[in-house]
Amino acid sequence: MATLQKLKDIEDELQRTQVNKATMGHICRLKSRMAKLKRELLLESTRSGAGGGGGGGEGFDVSKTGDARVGMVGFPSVGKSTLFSKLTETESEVAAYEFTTLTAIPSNIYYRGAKIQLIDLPGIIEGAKEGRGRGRQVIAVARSCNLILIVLDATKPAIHKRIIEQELEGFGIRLNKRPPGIVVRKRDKGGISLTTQFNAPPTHLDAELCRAICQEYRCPNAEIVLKEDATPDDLIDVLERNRVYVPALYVLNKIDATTMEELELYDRLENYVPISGHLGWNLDELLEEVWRKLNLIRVYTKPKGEIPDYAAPVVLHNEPAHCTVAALCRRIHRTLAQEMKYAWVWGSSVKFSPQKVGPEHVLRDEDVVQIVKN
Ligand SMILES: Nc1nc2c(ncn2[C@@H]2O[C@H](COP(=O)(O)OP(=O)(O)OP(=O)(O)O)[C@@H](O)[C@H]2O)c(=O)[nH]1
Ligand SMILES: [K+]
Ligand SMILES: [Mg+2]
Repeated sequence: MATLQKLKDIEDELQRTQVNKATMGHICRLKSRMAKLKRELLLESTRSGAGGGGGGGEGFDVSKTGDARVGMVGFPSVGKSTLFSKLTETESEVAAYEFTTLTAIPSNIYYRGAKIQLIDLPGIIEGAKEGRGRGRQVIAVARSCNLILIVLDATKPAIHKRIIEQELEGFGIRLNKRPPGIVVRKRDKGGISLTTQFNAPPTHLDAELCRAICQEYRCPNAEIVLKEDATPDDLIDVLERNRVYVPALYVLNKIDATTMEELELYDRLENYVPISGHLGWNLDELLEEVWRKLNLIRVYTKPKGEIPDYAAPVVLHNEPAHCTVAALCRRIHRTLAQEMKYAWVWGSSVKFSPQKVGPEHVLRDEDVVQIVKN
């Protein structure tokens, strides 16, 4: 575990280093080195398919099915399997002792015509990303999800939330964040230049700090463009390139076993859904929030002269590249996009219903589409 020791040494040095203008360059270099070591750890664990250090066993082999994938991450015995068994047709073993669930268990939620894959996972503990328990395998599955449910036990200390977040972040997962607005254009000469595209001087980065960080990435020449007031950590994320940006919901379970006063503390927090998996409390709201966070749209196809099948929507991700008419065609059949002449669309994405549109037209939730072929 040489990598782990190096990581620990740098963490200690960072702790000792005072933060001021004179030390910022050094701090940025240390942070870059930490990011690199964490990447090596990640590689070690995926290569061995397992825990590298502790844990052991195979990586979880779960194939992706359905329109989106949702994973449940949390400490042991917070009630993941109880909730999983309530939401899906699959029973996952529930027990009062920790580490009841030992592997990844997939099943489906059918919601608003979409098929959503839900994965029950073993509990993780602090140090999971360094190989304790099945942590790395769990986090590797979490990386592949369209949404992570961070399941918390309302009767346990609130600090658990932060520990789980740190485990996921240490593995390159960024929760409820967009990729930083930074463009790095590598070039052959000219050193590091920094320009900004927002109307204020940058407060976290300057050319000097960018140079220090880029040096760690063996990138002496680059044009860096800041589209927002980004931090050194943001720049490191961009240079690391292996970050995944995943939405997350904090599912506060076992609210049946806590007091109203305690619950009120959570009421104002963003992305929190209080539930009782055991008693089935508030699961409707949880599903609604899952749907909202997944950011999916339903599109109904309509054969000529027939009514659309409202029970069987095509579900698309609501991102510009994934919800066009062309993207819809590709989902229906491999060659349909080439064969399409134009499409008729009914619904909120068009001014007139129906309206004739081309392949680049962006669809909205509950649109009806009729594809006209050549
Ligand atoms: N009071 C209360 N207890 C619950 C609730 N949900 C689960 N439990 C209990 O919590 C214990 C652990 O539940 P599990 O569903 O096995 O928890 P888990 O997170 O899957 O646990 P591991 O697989 O071991 O990580 C069991 O005794 C459950 O009956 C709940 O909403 N309220
Ligand atoms: K358990
Ligand atoms: Mg379980």
